[in-house]
Amino acid sequence: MRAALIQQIDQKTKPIGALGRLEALALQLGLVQQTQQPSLQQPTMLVFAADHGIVAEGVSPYPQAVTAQMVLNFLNGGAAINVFARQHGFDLHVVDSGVNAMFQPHPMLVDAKVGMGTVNFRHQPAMTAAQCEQAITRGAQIAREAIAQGSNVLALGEMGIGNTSSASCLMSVLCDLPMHQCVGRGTGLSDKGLQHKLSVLTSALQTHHVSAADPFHVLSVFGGFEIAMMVGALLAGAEGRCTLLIDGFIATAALLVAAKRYPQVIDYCVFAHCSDESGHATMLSHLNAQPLLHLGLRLGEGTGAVLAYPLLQSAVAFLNDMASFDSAGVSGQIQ
Ligand SMILES: O=C(O)c1ccc[n+]([C@@H]2O[C@H](COP(=O)([O-])O)[C@@H](O)[C@H]2O)c1
Ligand SMILES: Cc1cc2nc[nH]c2cc1C
Repeated sequence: MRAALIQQIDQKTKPIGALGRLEALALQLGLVQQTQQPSLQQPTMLVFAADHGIVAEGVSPYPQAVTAQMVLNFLNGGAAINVFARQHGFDLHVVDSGVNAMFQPHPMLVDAKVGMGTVNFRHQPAMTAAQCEQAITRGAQIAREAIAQGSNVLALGEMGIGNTSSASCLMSVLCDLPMHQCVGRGTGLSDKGLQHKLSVLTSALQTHHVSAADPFHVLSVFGGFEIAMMVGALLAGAEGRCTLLIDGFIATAALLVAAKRYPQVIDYCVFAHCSDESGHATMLSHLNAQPLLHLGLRLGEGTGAVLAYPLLQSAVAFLNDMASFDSAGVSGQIQ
């Protein structure tokens, strides 16, 4: 299939390689779907939301209540992800993975609550092994439901005040990097706030005995519920031969966990963008990933993933619809 796709791309009416990164993207989409005529069906955005006990240490400039408030904003259609999902024709589902509030049933809301937020991981593991397994399993189930509804493009987003702290700890252990290379300003910490976050996370890292060899244990220690659910969704999405659109720092940290256990998952991932969260660029290079966009985004919610979608549409369109040298009667390369 790889050879056939490369030949197909090289026979399009353009100098060899002239469509640059779009060519690699077309090749990847063909390989994921195992066809020379890939198509993008019912793109789906799953936004996983959860709260984090670590916020009690003052690691975020926003209060925990914002997580639940933003879930309501998603359900009302007013958040950035709602706007971009509508623009690009995504089905949007909001998953309560473990927000510290109760919600009324809503057509867009998936109730997958594992708890009312994780435990503060400065002193204790964020979740139990059973909670971690429950979250991974439920995330996988939610992805399978989207696939059963006809989606072959899954984009994962998240919302959770404090979750850059979880993601930084996962990165430090799984990429074997010192905490100062993994920590960032999140939603906008000051210099002083950043120093405090670094000292809290450094101390948390020293408290727990974790090893990169057991990524699901690392996940249970540093959380959170939305990250664990994304791990399950990524693995089930790859199993279902979906193209996985990876968003920013937290979504990529979920992939770090999944890929440590099942490296093949990376073949299904399109890295939508490089976030402004310091650490994301390093995390991406650890995965050998080349992000499509550099827009200085640091919002999360899956916004970067949805914004990159038109590039996937263009990759599929040129592969399927562009003329070949033969069909168009254009002369190929002479030397
Ligand atoms: O996606 C990113 O790269 C990203 C970078 C910084 C912040 N965020 C979002 O901000 C929240 C976490 O930030 P914080 O400072 O509360 O840890 C969470 O809701 C994320 O969706 C997201
Ligand atoms: C307002 C707000 C919106 C968000 N969306 C994702 N993370 C967020 C964090 C805040 C603070």
